[in-house]
Amino acid sequence: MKVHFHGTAAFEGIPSLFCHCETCKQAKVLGGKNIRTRTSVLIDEVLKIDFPADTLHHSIRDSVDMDKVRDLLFTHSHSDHLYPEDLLIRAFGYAQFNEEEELHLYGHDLPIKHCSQLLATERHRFQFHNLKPFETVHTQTATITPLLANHDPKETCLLYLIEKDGKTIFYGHDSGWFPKPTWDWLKGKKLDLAILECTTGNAEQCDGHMNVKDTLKTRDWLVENHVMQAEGRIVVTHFSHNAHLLHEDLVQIFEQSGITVAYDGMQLEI
Ligand SMILES: Nc1ccn([C@@H]2O[C@H](COP(=O)(O)O)[C@@H](O)[C@H]2O)c(=O)n1
Repeated sequence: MKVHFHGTAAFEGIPSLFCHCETCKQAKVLGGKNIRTRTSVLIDEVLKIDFPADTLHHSIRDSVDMDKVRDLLFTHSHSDHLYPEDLLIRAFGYAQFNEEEELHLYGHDLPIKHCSQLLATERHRFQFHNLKPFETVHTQTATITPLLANHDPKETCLLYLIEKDGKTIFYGHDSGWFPKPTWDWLKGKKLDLAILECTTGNAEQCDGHMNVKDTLKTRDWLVENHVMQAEGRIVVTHFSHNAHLLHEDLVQIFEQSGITVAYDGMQLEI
């Protein structure tokens, strides 16, 4: 299975619009893996998680054929994860198509409501699917189970367990320490890859997100509960410029735990 990290930043991106913090200044000078756009991942070119406004940039930067994507999963409705206006680009009259295949959209009530309302007056090729936490769904490309995140009390934010071609991925941002039902549900599972977040770096305060301590504690929990082997593949993503950590700082923090720090454009095979 090919996992392609399109974007690896939190809401503001790095360097962030309007920001003159040292991290943003250094990221501009150093470039490369320090440049981070809003978080999204593409699996095997057909299953995409989240749809930020940076998707056009991702498709140009990495030569992604977005029309190959069959299933689009949303974690929640915040604008750095769902920019529904750009889905209009796939409606009739905007994109030119050779075929009539539908793109299936999956999320809880709010993202699906935003997308369906926006597209209601258009002729389009979308199908909408309302997900319920812990109810497994067979999509066109994978078997997915939405799990509860601890992120925004105003909506039901989701994490995902994704099973495809005999491999299992846990997709785990945006969330602070997971709600108990999610930990309970993960017990007994076997993961080939866990994608975790570390939005706030070394900050102590991290409501709705994880800091370095939480990310490492999550890794330990996964290993202690035999959900992952000690040498199992863990990738960390969704970084904020307000954590004030450049890519190499993050690599130093996580390399002794065997955790890979994602960067924009990174691809891995599991
Ligand atoms: N506990 C937190 C929460 C947020 N931030 C800042 O917000 C940005 C991301 O927020 P989202 O919840 O929209 O993903 C993040 O980049 C931080 O600047 C924070 O610092 N601490």
